[in-house]
Amino acid sequence: MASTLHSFASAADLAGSLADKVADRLSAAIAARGAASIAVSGGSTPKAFFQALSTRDIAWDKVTITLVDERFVPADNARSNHLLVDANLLQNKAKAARFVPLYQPAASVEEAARLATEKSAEIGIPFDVVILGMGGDGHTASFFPGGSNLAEALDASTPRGVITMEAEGAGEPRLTFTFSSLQDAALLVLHIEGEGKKDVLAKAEGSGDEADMPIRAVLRRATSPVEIYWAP
Ligand SMILES: O=C(O)[C@H](O)[C@@H](O)[C@H](O)[C@H](O)COP(=O)(O)O
Repeated sequence: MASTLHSFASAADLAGSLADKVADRLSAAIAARGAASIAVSGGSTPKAFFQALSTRDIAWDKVTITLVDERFVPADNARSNHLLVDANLLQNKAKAARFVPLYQPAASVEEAARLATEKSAEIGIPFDVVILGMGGDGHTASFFPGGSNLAEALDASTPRGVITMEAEGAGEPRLTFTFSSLQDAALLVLHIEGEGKKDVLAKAEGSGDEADMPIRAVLRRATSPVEIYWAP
């Protein structure tokens, strides 16, 4: 599907504009069916956007927030994406939103993925908003090059849900929604910042295998248009 690049003079300008766009989309979903869902990424890039979105005046009590992926660590671990969302997005007006974590204590990461699939089954079919990030290796969500379940994760026929992923660049075992769960969001956003990430995007937009740069699956096969938000 096509992608559109939205470039901004600063990260602050991007954060405000993306927060407005997402708030409008969530409000439209609430107006249409009384509820809205958003799946966000972790990492370092989204903080300013989360903080801006948390102040937007929408019916947050009708919004369900979850993560596109999570490290298999408890919410009090510094590596937790839940902790990042708690500290930056579930604040201010957005405190009223419902949050569905991917991590929960379980005998194994596989069991945690099964539980997360169960708990998220009633949201995101499709998601109203998905915010993806991208690593320097071209991963997105936890679709890492060389990942243990990368083929399953990227296969459009894999049922919606959360699966596990282990990879050299991933650190802890990961829990990640599948490509099929994320690629048809009403608003599908790739949020990246810095010249380096722009170079990575340019390489990803070129020829090459999806397995080498998994963001290519989103850029090439997502059924929703990809809105790329970039600032220096
Ligand atoms: O759990 C994660 O790490 C994210 O979901 C991941 O996919 C992230 O979006 C990229 O790694 C970019 O991370 P930065 O924003 O820190 O560059």
